[in-house]
Amino acid sequence: MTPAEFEQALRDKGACYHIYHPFHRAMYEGRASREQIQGWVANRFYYQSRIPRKDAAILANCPHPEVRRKWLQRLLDQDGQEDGEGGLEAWLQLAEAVGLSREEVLSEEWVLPGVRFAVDAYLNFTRRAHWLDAAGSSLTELFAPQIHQSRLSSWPQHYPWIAESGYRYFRSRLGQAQRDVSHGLQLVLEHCRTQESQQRLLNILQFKLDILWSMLDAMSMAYELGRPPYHTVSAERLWHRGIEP
Ligand SMILES: O=C(O)c1cc(C(=O)O)c2c(n1)C(=O)C(=O)c1cc(C(=O)O)[nH]c1-2
Repeated sequence: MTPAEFEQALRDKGACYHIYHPFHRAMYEGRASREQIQGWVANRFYYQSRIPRKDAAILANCPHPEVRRKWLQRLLDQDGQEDGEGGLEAWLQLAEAVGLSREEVLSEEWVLPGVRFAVDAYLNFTRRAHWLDAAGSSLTELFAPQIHQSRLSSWPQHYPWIAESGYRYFRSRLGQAQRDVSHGLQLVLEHCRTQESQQRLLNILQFKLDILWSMLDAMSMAYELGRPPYHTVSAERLWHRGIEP
């Protein structure tokens, strides 16, 4: 494929983006309960918290200073320059805006095993993969501005109980995601010139789409169907809290 055709093939993968998952649809169509929104926010914090760690893994594996210099910005976007700044802090403010405490989100007690396994698969992939493959896996961000905008456009009207301070994260990502995407796209369009490398990258993008979709499948089971893990034996959150090395 020419670079333009390859870019189009990558963009076509947007058909599988999690914006089309029924759990997401329910959220922006105003059909989500308070507990469903809280569950999503608390579980998604686990994804957010692993983003700077996967970007650090990409930096660690990348031998090119000019790529690292630009990629570094992603870490700072999430971690901020100081305490109280950055995307992770903004997500914690979203958590508070939907009625969760920081402590319960940080404790990861809400994080469903299926969500944890999906997110861990992403982080572990980026640790082991060639830096370009790992960088390519971030390209679901091609489709992210639309999803952040869909929340900004619909949530305030459907969920007036969510405090306005919660929306800062989505707003800040609109511009940041565009910038990340133009850098990520430039890298893959420059380096993937053969059919084999292009197909490989399309498969990697599908892997990442699978991760995002699978996270929402786990949340659907728990918060839509009322079938969280072990529901047949206990109403408590019995699942493990993660095993850090
Ligand atoms: O809210 C979303 O639906 C959504 C999706 C994605 C994505 O497509 O991976 C990211 C984000 N948000 C996001 O906020 C973010 O910082 C981010 C970084 C990355 C990445 O893979 O490097 N994806 C995403």
